[in-house]
Amino acid sequence: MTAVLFDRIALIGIGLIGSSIARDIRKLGLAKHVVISTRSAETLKRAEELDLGSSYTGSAAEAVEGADLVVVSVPVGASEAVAQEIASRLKPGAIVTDVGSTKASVIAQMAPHMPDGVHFIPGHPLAGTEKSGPDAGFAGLFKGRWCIFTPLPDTDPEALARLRNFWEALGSRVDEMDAVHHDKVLAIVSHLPHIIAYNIVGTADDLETVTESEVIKYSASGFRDFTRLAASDPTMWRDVCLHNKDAILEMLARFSEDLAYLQRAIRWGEGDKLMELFTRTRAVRRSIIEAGQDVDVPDFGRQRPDA
Ligand SMILES: NC(=O)C1=CN([C@@H]2O[C@H](COP(=O)(O)OP(=O)(O)OC[C@H]3O[C@@H](n4cnc5c(N)ncnc54)[C@H](O)[C@@H]3O)[C@@H](O)[C@H]2O)C=CC1
Ligand SMILES: O=C(O)C(=O)Cc1ccc(O)cc1
Repeated sequence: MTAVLFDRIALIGIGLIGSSIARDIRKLGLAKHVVISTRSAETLKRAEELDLGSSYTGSAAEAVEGADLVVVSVPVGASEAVAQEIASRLKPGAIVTDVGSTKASVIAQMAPHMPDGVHFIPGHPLAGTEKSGPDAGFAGLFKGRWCIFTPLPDTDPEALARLRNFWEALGSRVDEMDAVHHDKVLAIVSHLPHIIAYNIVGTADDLETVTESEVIKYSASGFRDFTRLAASDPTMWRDVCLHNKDAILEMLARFSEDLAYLQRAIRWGEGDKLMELFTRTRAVRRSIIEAGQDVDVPDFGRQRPDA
């Protein structure tokens, strides 16, 4: 068992990510007391049934009282409301972090509300599945996955080291970068793939003759992979799109340009151009596998190592 890292941890939001963190804390004994808070009474009740924490409250403000670490795991669009609610009740010296998929917007929403003496360190674990809610989480989700911190310039190194220890105890590898850079990188590696998936599945659904039955009946693995991403939580992804607007639009513009190139090569029968692209992209996949980054999310999710 790993040592206790924080006496009291408050988890605000207990969906896929919050509940996975809760399961790891419990399994590894990382805290003496874990207080769980979430907006919906139904989700809070479910968290209690799953025995994810030590105590439960519908009030985020009440939850953070006396907490040494506060982890906010809510859709990014709810960040400011949570920051506003907890601000006056935070313990001096407490570390406040989040797990949001976009970072510049979360900082803009939360940082202005953080009192002096509280260490606000934005974070983003690059791990998840298309599922949501407290039942979808599992211990071990973060093992071998990156967690990116986007610390503000005046962040206390000691607080940063404590948070790094926490994520490393969960099995993550921690990296640091600035929030704008994070948002650009994530726009291409995560946000665009989800948007493309929502779009292709939406297009197929609009083709009525196909949707009669054939989309389901003949869905080959390529399309099925897209439907997994396109089944991701609508609220979460609406918020990601609205809160990483500039970087997503920039990447979408590049994507559309490259798609037009591909379209033209197909129209004019330019097989050499297709071969060049398809060969180059195969090498990208090989590099990912060689770097040990080919964690198979769907199977990993289904197997639920702690089930
Ligand atoms: N799902 C994924 O694969 C990943 C998600 N993230 C980020 O983690 C955060 C949480 O995502 P999930 O756990 O997947 O979502 P989820 O939908 O499973 O859980 C969200 C939780 O937030 C609570 N909540 C919603 N609105 C709220 C509000 N206004 N005030 C307080 N609580 C509220 C819900 O009751 C629920 O407990 C999001 O910011 C998302 O961008 C980060 C990495 C991976
Ligand atoms: O399910 C998948 O394939 C994911 O990509 C999960 C995911 C979703 C959002 C994030 O910010 C990080 C990871």
